[in-house]
Amino acid sequence: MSERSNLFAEAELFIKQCYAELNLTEEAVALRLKEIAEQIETGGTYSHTYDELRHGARMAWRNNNRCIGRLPWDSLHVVDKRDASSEEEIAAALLEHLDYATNRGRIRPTITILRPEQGEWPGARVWNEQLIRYAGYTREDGSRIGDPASLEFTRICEQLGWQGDGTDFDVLPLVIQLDGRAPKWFEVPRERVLEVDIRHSEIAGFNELGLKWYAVPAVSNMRLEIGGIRYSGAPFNGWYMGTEIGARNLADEGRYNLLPVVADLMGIDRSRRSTLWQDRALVELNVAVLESYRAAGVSMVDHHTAAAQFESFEKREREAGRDVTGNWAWLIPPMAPATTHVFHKRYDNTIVKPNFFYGKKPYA
Ligand code: HEM
Ligand SMILES: N/C(=N/c1cccc(CO[C@@H]2CCNC2)c1)c1cccs1
Repeated sequence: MSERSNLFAEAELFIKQCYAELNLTEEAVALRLKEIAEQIETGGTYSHTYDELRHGARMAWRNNNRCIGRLPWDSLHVVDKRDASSEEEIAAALLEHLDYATNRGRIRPTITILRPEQGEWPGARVWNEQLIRYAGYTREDGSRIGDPASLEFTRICEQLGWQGDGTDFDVLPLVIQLDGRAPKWFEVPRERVLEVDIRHSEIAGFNELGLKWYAVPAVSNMRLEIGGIRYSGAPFNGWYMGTEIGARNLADEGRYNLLPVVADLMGIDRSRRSTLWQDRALVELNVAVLESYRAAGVSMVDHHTAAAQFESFEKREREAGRDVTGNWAWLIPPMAPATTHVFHKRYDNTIVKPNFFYGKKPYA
């Protein structure tokens, strides 16, 4: 199949499903497909209407097998920034996205869609993995500062001229690349980054650890594909599930590695694995995360509630006559997975489009 006929085939599949879900008529489908065929014929591609873009982005969320948070898929706020034509304009749009999504803690799931790829033209890319992330450094003596997951990207930012303060919680700059040109970096003003101090009311010494995390998880390194159009710049945010922070970001040995620290504060014997000191520290760290976000009025879901909501999503999809696809290994939470219904059932991991995909890293 030629690239153009393949593109039309993808477009046809999308338009038929999208228009059916929006209760549009067969005539509307036929008319739109004729228009798209002409656009592809003359220009090699086609462009989505706003309604197609909005519903396509919502379908992509609904289709992602790894996401446990899909119940509110139909309320995703979609911002069309396909006409942003400079790195500065895109940086401003991303900061606007953060402000709108943050909403003083009552987080609003949002996606900002930038110019798509067009044939060989790469479109707009955000080099960050997430709009907000902490920098990572290694000192000369090999000891670590900040988030080790950010070591490579922090070095890229420094090569581009950015300079961090060298703390455990430096917010990385936005790095934006347009049409394959050299990337440009932009500082994220700290006043636009809502953060939560992580505190525990009962463990002496815990609050003095000075732990915190940011409110809004916004993934910026995935490609949104709708009807054959590849939006390689389409940052999207939701709210956190507590375990992402408490059981991974702050807990993993290769991240902030805090389980030994918390266990020691709790006075738990760490000389034997069988004291389950890691498990006991894990629970208290996750309680601290959930309680801190709740006290701060910042949206967050615990993994039990998230699983229950996912079960509602499965039920609603069945009632809508759609099959739910899922990736079991990703859908089970990293803490107490067997306490959720997800653990005890199987999921069909078929990839359905529209969807989100990982592209190759724009650097490396
Ligand atoms: C509203 C609250 C949301 C919650 C609590 C949530 C929860 C999660 C969690 C826990 C993961 C696994 C992440 C990991 O283990 O690293 C995930 C994956 C994912 N979510 Fe959601 N999500 C939410 C909203 C969204 C939205 C708004 C989108 C897109 C519009 C989205 C798209 C995805 C995608 C594409 C993945 C897979 C990422 C990958 O492959 O690395 N989610 N979600
Ligand atoms: N809560 C979230 N968690 C994530 C969702 C998708 C991806 C990620 C980060 O994924 C990294 C790559 C694989 N694990 C860490 C985190 C959301 C981010 C954006 C919308 S909801």
